[in-house]
Amino acid sequence: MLKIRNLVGGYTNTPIINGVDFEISKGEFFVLLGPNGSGKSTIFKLITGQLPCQKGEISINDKSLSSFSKLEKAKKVAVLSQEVQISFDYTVEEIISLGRFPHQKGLFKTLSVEDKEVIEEVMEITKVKQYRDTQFRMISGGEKQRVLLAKVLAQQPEVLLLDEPTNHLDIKHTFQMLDLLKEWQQTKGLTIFAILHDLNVAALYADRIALLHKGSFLDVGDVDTLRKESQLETVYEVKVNAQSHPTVPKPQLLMTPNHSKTKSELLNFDTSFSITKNDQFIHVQFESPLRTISNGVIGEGIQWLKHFCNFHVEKHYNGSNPKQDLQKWMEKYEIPFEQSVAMMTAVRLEDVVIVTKQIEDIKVIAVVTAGTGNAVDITNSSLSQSHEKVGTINSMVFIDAHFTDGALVNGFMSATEAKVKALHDLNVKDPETNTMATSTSTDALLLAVTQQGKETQYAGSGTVVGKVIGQTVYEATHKAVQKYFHRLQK
Ligand SMILES: Nc1ncnc2c1ncn2[C@@H]1O[C@H](COP(=O)(O)OP(=O)(O)OP(=O)(O)O)[C@@H](O)[C@H]1O
Repeated sequence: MLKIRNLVGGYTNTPIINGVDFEISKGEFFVLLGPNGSGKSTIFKLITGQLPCQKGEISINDKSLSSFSKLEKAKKVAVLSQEVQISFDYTVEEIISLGRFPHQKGLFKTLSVEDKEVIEEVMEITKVKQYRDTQFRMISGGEKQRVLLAKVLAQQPEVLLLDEPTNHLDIKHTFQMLDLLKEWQQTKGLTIFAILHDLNVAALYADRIALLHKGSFLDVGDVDTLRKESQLETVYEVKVNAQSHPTVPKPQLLMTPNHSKTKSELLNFDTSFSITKNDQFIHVQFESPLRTISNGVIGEGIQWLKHFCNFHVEKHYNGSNPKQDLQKWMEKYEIPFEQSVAMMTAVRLEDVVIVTKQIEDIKVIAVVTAGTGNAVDITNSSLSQSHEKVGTINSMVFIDAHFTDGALVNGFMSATEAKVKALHDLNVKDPETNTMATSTSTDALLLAVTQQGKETQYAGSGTVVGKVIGQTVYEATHKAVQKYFHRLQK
């Protein structure tokens, strides 16, 4: 559709753009990325004709752009650039109507019924109808941006060239504008070439991106190109961490600031937390957030969290929305649930077991409540739904170390293996099958790590840290299950 071959150009004899090649297919959303001064606007101006090309060829459907008449070009290509100057006192509707100019026929160009319909449609979708009779100069920067988008959409182009179209827009209007463009791309086959600054926004909307570095393309590809951290670090000179969006299968980038923790900010593990214990809840609170992995009802996944709670529920608790219940209870006790992991148990909280262990310089604390009324052999195929008994094992494991996310997963496995061993040694059985239990049906586990000291990449059973986790969790689980057995006998 839009083909750029060997584009060379700039402002003087020394070119800024040094031979750029790319092709955008019909209906594709292509985004140009690059740091300040890399040449994005210069490429844009060379394509739109604001700057003459020193070399190269720009064509649409294999026809050179320079061979199009001005009117023909305006029917094919619409441009929304940074440098729009509206000097007259036009109303919003008049500005948008200008977009219909290339489509108007006859000597005295007047708006046809079709023109008016298109203008109404674009005003509707860009949500500017309410300002239709307002002078353009009287509306805000963001509103102006939406009006100018309405104008280029009214042009009904095949190709849309956009230079930072979301400049001036707040988050809501940025997403609204890009959703709208995406919809036109998908329903009307609109081809889009856009300069965007925000890498994360680009990752969510672009079909392909090009990364511009000092006037040349360093890489072109789908949005997963943005997962190449070292490439981004070279271009932007910031530390980048590529992650995945939690609900959309697209990369998202996290930037790490250069400033690191000062010595005074380092946590003294032994004195950095407090534990509140009563009949209703156990609450472990740290001074600073810990890197946490958990399957808690609240605070699931991998996050940085400060509060770790285990709430007592009645034996027959069968809430339809445990998350909501927990939030309610936490609000009551003024524990911020957005910064917490929260689990629930019917086990008596006074039977909690806390075990601390240190091997070499790695310190681990395990806080475990246990009941085995719902003990299950995971290899047993029957799916019993009975939760009538007091029986769940909730484990909180705090570690003074520095784990990668992989080590967190390793540590989660190590803690689970240790729990299974404790159940085995205590001869806990699945009542349905009378075989060895591997867990209870509703166990919860969290691992929270201070992220201090040397980085640990593995925390499995073959490592010292894995062993400390294993031994601490084993001892705490073993004692907690024994306490549960003693209570049953009372
Ligand atoms: N009008 C101009 N005259 C001379 N040089 C210019 C002009 N405009 C830009 N340049 C130079 O061209 C280079 C590329 O600038 P350009 O505006 O294309 O970068 P950009 O990637 O769009 O940057 P930004 O993200 O800051 O908008 C820069 O070194 C800049 O100083």
